[in-house]
Amino acid sequence: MTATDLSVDGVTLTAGARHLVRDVSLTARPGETIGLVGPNGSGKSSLLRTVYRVLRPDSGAVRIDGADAWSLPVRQVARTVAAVVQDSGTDVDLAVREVVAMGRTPHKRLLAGDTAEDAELIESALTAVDATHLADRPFDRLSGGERQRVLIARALAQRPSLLILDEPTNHLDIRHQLDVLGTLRRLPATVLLALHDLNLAAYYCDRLYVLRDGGVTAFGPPAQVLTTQLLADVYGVASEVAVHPRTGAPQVTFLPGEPQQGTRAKADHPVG
Ligand SMILES: Nc1ncnc2c1ncn2[C@@H]1O[C@H](COP(=O)(O)OP(=O)(O)OP(=O)(O)O)[C@@H](O)[C@H]1O
Repeated sequence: MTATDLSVDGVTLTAGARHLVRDVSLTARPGETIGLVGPNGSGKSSLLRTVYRVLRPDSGAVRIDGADAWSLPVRQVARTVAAVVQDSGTDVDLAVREVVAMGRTPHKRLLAGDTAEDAELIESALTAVDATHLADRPFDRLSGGERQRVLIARALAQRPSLLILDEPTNHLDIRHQLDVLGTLRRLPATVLLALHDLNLAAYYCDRLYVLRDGGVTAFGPPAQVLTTQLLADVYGVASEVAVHPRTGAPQVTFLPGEPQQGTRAKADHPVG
């Protein structure tokens, strides 16, 4: 598994008169884990869709190792990029192991069977998400969190060099949230993921991009980006941010009530 250099250059995406993504630029260097955070409707999923080639940007470019992602052959993209998106593939009539095996498809010739290497990658992907005990169960009868883990296993089995995940910890209990994010962090691949939990984002991501109204309002290492001021401004919440003495990562404590006056300035926070 190698890692991709991803660059999103001035991407704008519209639906009718509506701007879903506004002039967003973002970079993910090989092996980095990059978090997209921001309120509901701020454009995280829409931006991810332009990267894994579901929605073509109206302007700007998505580059994978310098090449325009939208001009690359479909098969090449399928081998390079894996995506775990929200509520995907929920009505397939397959056993869990077969769903995970689908991750190997882009690497195989038409109708070729699984090789010993495929079988090994499938088993290790199942192990990575604690789903070996589910392997023979019908996928469509799993719980929400079990399904989410299996879809992550399918993406891992693909051995992508760029992994895109939209809220991968959705439905997962805290043990599995920590395990999955730890696994993603250790992958040699470049990882771009949308996350709502700012403390998990702070701990597991190398850098964060904060979206608001479709645009990037701040980006940089979590310790620079996650400030009381930014959280008041972007989310309208009161908070305290401290460096955790054991992890060294910023830790946000949300406080009841409105942010204090003066902490809801409208300024952007491009820390870079
Ligand atoms: N196809 C579409 N047509 C029109 N508007 C859309 C379309 N898809 C998304 N939107 C709108 O674009 C905005 C951005 O949506 P998006 O799903 O990208 O946000 P998000 O940051 O992922 O939100 P969430 O945190 O709720 O998952 C929202 O206001 C949404 O209603």
